Amino acid sequence: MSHKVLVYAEVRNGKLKSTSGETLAEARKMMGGKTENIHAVLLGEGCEQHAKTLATFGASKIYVVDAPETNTYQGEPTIQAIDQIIKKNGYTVVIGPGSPTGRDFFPRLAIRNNGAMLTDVVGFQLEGETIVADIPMYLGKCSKQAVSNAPTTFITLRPNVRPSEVADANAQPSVEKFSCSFDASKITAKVVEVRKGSSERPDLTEASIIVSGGRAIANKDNFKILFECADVVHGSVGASRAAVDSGYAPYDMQVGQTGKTVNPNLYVACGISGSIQHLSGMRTSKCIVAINTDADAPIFQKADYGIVADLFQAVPILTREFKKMTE
Ligand SMILES: Cc1cc2nc3c(=O)[nH]c(=O)nc-3n(C[C@H](O)[C@H](O)[C@H](O)COP(=O)(O)OP(=O)(O)OC[C@H]3O[C@@H](n4cnc5c(N)ncnc54)[C@H](O)[C@@H]3O)c2cc1C
Repeated sequence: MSHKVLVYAEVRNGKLKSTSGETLAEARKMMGGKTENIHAVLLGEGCEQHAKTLATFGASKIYVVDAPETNTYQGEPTIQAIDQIIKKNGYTVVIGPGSPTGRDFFPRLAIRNNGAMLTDVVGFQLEGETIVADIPMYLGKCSKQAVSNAPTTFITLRPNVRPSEVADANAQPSVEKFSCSFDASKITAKVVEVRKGSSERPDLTEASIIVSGGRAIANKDNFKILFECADVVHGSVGASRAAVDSGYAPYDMQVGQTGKTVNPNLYVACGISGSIQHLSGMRTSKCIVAINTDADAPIFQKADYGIVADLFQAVPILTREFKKMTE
């Protein structure tokens, strides 16, 4: 038996989420670089516009479910649509993002298919036909390997732990329009509204530059200097759990094991010591800059550039330099 893979490509507010490239890259790695048995599914009216991008990421066929029932995320219609595609085409592996959406519907989809569910996975590969997934445990201090030989395995890949890579920039999409028959009697819950967070800044999980503050920020108002710095470069602002627990920043800014996992091009850690729980949420950042008064702070072992300084002096200088670069 050789595996047949279906990737759920998440679209939100008409935009393709970056997790689509990540999940397709990991699927390609599992399939030894071969793409003929890697397909993807897009849901919602007008979603076909993203087919070309998915093709470049290595999806050799893209199902387009252009149905109004799936415009905003709705659990049951999403499950019904993907379930019908799986059953009609015999997929053995179904992969999606470990985003709030993926975490919501993948387990239910797995149950409906009597499949195995591997959640919060950071990587997976094949040993023979067996799927072997790496799953972090004990706050990232160690990881376990979970194996599945089930006829259908469902996997949610943690966002931002692996880069998305273009497989073929010139790939042309092969699109199959898929018409679903929705069973309205099973749709017992409906999402009526999705409220965006108050911030106009990019979502932390999608931001390419993040300036984060820790306990050393000392109060809510002092976060202002981080916002000023991030705004110059259209970045976002994150926080350590100590800063969140102290009430300096809201929980949706928390980076780390029990917060968000981020993967920006630049992560500036200001007054953050570098605990294992914080590092597990940002260690894949392409470039890490740490500002800390303590030259022995653990964050410096992970940082590409370290600045031993008071953040209240260093951050305004950084902001000024960013301004010069963008003027
Ligand atoms: C189950 C569990 C889950 C957790 N999940 C998370 C998580 O998701 N995210 C997370 O961040 N933490 C998490 N933690 C907490 C984590 O263990 C640390 O306590 C936390 O990350 C520390 O935050 P901090 O670095 O801001 O504070 P501290 O460790 O107190 O570090 C403050 C740093 O600021 C420096 N400093 C002081 N003054 C200045 C100044 N003026 N300028 C520059 N530097 C200065 C100090 O030298 C120090 O290094 C978790 C813990 C547990 C037990």
